[in-house]
Amino acid sequence: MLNEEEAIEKLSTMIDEDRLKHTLGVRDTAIDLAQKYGADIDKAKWAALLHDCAKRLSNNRLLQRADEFGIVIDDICQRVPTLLHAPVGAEIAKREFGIDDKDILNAIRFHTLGNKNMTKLDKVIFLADYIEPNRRCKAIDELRDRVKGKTLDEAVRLACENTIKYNLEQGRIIHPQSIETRNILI
Ligand SMILES: Nc1ncnc2c1ncn2[C@@H]1O[C@H](COP(=O)(O)OP(=O)(O)O)[C@@H](O)[C@H]1O
Repeated sequence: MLNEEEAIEKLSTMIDEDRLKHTLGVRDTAIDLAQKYGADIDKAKWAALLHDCAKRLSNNRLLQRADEFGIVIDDICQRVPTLLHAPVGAEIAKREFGIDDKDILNAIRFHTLGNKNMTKLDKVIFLADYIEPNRRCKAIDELRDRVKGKTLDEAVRLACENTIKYNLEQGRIIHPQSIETRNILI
């Protein structure tokens, strides 16, 4: 397995500068949230560092790699292949970064859509991806305030609802898994 510095070095050849900045923001936020809510700090750090490692791959390449890795490509992911950057990223973390911890790999796998059985670590990464400080827009700035003092489940639900609302407003397809994630948190 690579050390953190080596992993960041390798990552910088796979994603652009802005994405790397976002990734380091997610790492720092995930470490804080793991401390606050009692998740494994080292696992949070690694899941955060690698969560977007497949983000630069084109739609075609994501579909190809998902197929190669035996990932089930449902109808929605077929239409919105960018969603595959999460499960494909988990496989790349395993195969190219030597991560074999299932908790870390699952947190990467579920960071965009969540699921009905999220662990504390999954939730920390899901939330950190949404609220890390380099993401600047009104809805996220407001959400950062709203999640203060909330339980982890409430905070994740709010982040999930914001993502669903945003995609609705943009006239995009909504993956039902994010609705399931949201419903289970009510
Ligand atoms: N629930 C969803 N249903 C459909 N598309 C989604 C959903 N959530 C996110 N997306 C889309 O998938 C892409 C990646 O989402 P995300 O991982 O949140 O990206 P980023 O972290 O770069 O903002 C975006 O284009 C987003 O609009």
